[in-house]
Amino acid sequence: MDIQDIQTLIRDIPDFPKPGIVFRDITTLLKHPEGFRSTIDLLAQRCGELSPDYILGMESRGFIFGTAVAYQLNCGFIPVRKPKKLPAPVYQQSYDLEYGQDQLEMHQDALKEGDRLVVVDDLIATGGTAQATAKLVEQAGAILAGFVFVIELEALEGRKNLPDVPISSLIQY
Ligand SMILES: O=P(O)(O)OC[C@H]1O[C@H](OP(=O)(O)OP(=O)(O)O)[C@H](O)[C@@H]1O
Ligand SMILES: Nc1ncnc2[nH]cnc12
Repeated sequence: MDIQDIQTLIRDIPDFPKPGIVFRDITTLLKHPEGFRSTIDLLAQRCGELSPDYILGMESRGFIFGTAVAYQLNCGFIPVRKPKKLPAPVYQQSYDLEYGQDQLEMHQDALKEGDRLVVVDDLIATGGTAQATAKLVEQAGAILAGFVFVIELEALEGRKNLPDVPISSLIQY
């Protein structure tokens, strides 16, 4: 499937989780075998160009795409999680969402200085989640090679909040 076909599998839900937000629902894409496979193939191709040792994915939708990409590229996967889920010492970052506020954590020993990684998530809106993740990577002293998203909400200009590395999205709204 090409990107146009993949886009038809994403469902729009108006006024979720708050009035005025159009929620781009990827569950309808995930349940479509060919659509899901093609999405992972495209993400993996873009990530592979950045030669990562690791894929980083953010809880929870970032885990769905990030782990599949890591498997395909034979990379390790590092989970960035919501608060109080990780058992060993963590780095922490607070951030604002399109519809709220939250915190992200990553194990302090997940990455070492010089490790090269790509961040994968389903969607960039304000960029708050991805920006917080970049700060966690910076805390660890690792090399952030780039970001690859399935969906980008261009009107929110999230990429303006990210460091100066390659940023790629398959589908733009
Ligand atoms: O660019 P931003 O404004 O930060 O928004 C994008 C983030 O919002 C969603 O996650 P959410 O926090 O809703 O969590 P979920 O993956 O557990 O649904 C989405 O999966 C991204 O991670
Ligand atoms: N509009 C949106 N649709 C789906 N996930 C989101 N995460 C942040 N904004 C979103």
